[in-house]
Amino acid sequence: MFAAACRRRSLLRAQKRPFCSTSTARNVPDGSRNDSQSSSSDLESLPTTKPLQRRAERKRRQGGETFLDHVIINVRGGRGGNGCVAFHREKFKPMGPPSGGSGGRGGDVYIMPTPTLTTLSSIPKRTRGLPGGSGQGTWQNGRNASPTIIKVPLGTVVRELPRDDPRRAKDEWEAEEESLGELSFEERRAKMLGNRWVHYPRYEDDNVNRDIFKQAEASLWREERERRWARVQRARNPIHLDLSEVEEEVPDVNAPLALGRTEYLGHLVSRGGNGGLGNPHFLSPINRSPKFATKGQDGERITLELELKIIADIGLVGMPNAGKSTLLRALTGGRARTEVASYAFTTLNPVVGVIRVSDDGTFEGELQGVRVFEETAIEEARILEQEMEEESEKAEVKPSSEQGASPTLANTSASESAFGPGHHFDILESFRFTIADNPGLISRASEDVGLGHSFLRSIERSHALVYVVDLSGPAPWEELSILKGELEKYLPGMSEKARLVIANKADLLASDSGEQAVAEAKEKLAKLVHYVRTELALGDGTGGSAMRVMDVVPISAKFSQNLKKVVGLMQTYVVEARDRDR
Ligand SMILES: Nc1nc2c(ncn2[C@@H]2O[C@H](COP(=O)(O)OP(=O)(O)OP(=O)(O)O)[C@@H](O)[C@H]2O)c(=O)[nH]1
Ligand SMILES: [Mg+2]
Repeated sequence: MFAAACRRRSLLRAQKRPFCSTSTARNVPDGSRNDSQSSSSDLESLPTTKPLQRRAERKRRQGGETFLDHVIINVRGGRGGNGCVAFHREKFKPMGPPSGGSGGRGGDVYIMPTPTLTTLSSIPKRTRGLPGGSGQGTWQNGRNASPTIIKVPLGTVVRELPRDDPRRAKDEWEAEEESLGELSFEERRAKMLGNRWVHYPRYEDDNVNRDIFKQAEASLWREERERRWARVQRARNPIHLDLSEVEEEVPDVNAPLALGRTEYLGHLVSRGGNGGLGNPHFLSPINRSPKFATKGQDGERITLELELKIIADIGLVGMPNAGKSTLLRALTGGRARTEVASYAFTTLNPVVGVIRVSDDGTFEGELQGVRVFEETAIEEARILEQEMEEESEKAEVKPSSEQGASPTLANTSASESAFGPGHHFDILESFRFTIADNPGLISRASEDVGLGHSFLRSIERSHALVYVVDLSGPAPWEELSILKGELEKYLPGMSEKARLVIANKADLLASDSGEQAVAEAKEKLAKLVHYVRTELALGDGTGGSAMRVMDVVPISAKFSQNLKKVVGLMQTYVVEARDRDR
């Protein structure tokens, strides 16, 4: 019931969302493509009427800041609770012993991978462990704070920033030093003592001049120096975690029976501070009435760099509106949930899809029968329409009869019934690889224009790259030169990973089947091939002088034409790349 209601709601949302007709679909991309080629600032002028488009515009204006596959976070363990200065009071016992409790430990901070998250955007920039409880009279110790767990998506790499990195936050001693600023020696000492000691009311001046306090102070400094040294030592082994798998604690088989199981918390990144000591800790034969206690220690402060690995075998690189998302949807039979629409920057984050191929080169998307991969919103609206039609038909016939099921079965094509989407392909699958659909790359993207170069990292991590260009545009070869230039500017040598040029939207050229149109299309394709052969010849990947020519394949992603050849070529690149890695 609930699922059905949710589905209906999402479909209604789809219906409300405005979508453009095929004619606008043609007009907008061309304009925006030319804009993006000439100058990204012209893109500001794009009409921003649709919610998705508005979101894309907003995101683009932020210069890729919100695309979170990389964040730097500051983590601080919880502060320990303060110790207490108190004396036991009882009837007929006016001078009782010191009875101040110690403070509780501050909370530790852990980091744990979880499969429920897919982006780093929900990770707080600052995390602070919970503070420990302060000690109280009659020997009541403060409670230890519970730990804090930072949940990160699977595939996150966690690195601690080294001490010399300017992005690192100051540790507790550096922060204290900064707060003391230009104070005189006496003022500094007074402030530092105030940060570390708790005194019995009105006894502060008396305490600081007593030898017994000076001894306690010296031992506290010693202990603090050791802690500081240990921290420097630990920084030589900075935290480096690769959280690619779901983790859970494996219970120790040799553990005694009936031992309570502790919950798995993940990896400890920052320890909470120890609690302060209550005044009974300073009781000695020469000091029967210690009137001071220590404050809780600060938690460990650490700066972590989190990076989400989006490693795909193949990365699609193209201008906005070239049809990258449509291609991924066609290759996965619509399973890859990536948005398709006729305006620039529809795709805001890389989306990874899995391509499953059988022995004879058939890929999963092909088995969905002839299907047109149009804009997502149009598709959603169409499904809604179909559903509404079905519902009205059902209402006309009889809702409970079993006959309702047979017409649906009869309508399904033979190929669909034999290999429905999903697990039916498991029997045939012999090879699988992943493709990342990336946001559109525009000129000066490497200078953080457009969606910035945040997603160029994902392109960098793909084993092989595939250019997608719009063949219906006036000069697809210009797109190629911009794409190559941007990749090189971002990381010299990155364009060497490109293996294939996909000339998409080939259907638009020969749609009217006029002889002249077909001749023009052929000429344009020949020109593109010539450009690729002459300008984009690559090294053979071994650093030798041998040259490798890139393949050029004309396709129509929307109408699933010539995709088998593309999948076959991609498969060979992936096999080569994997062999090389091995
Ligand atoms: N006629 C035709 N239209 C296509 C084809 N492939 C994509 N389109 C259309 O081109 C427009 C843009 O497609 P997308 O797949 O969103 O393009 P994209 O490269 O992912 O765009 P960004 O995400 O903005 O970078 C949509 O209106 C598609 O329907 C094709 O082969 N033929
Ligand atoms: Mg896209």
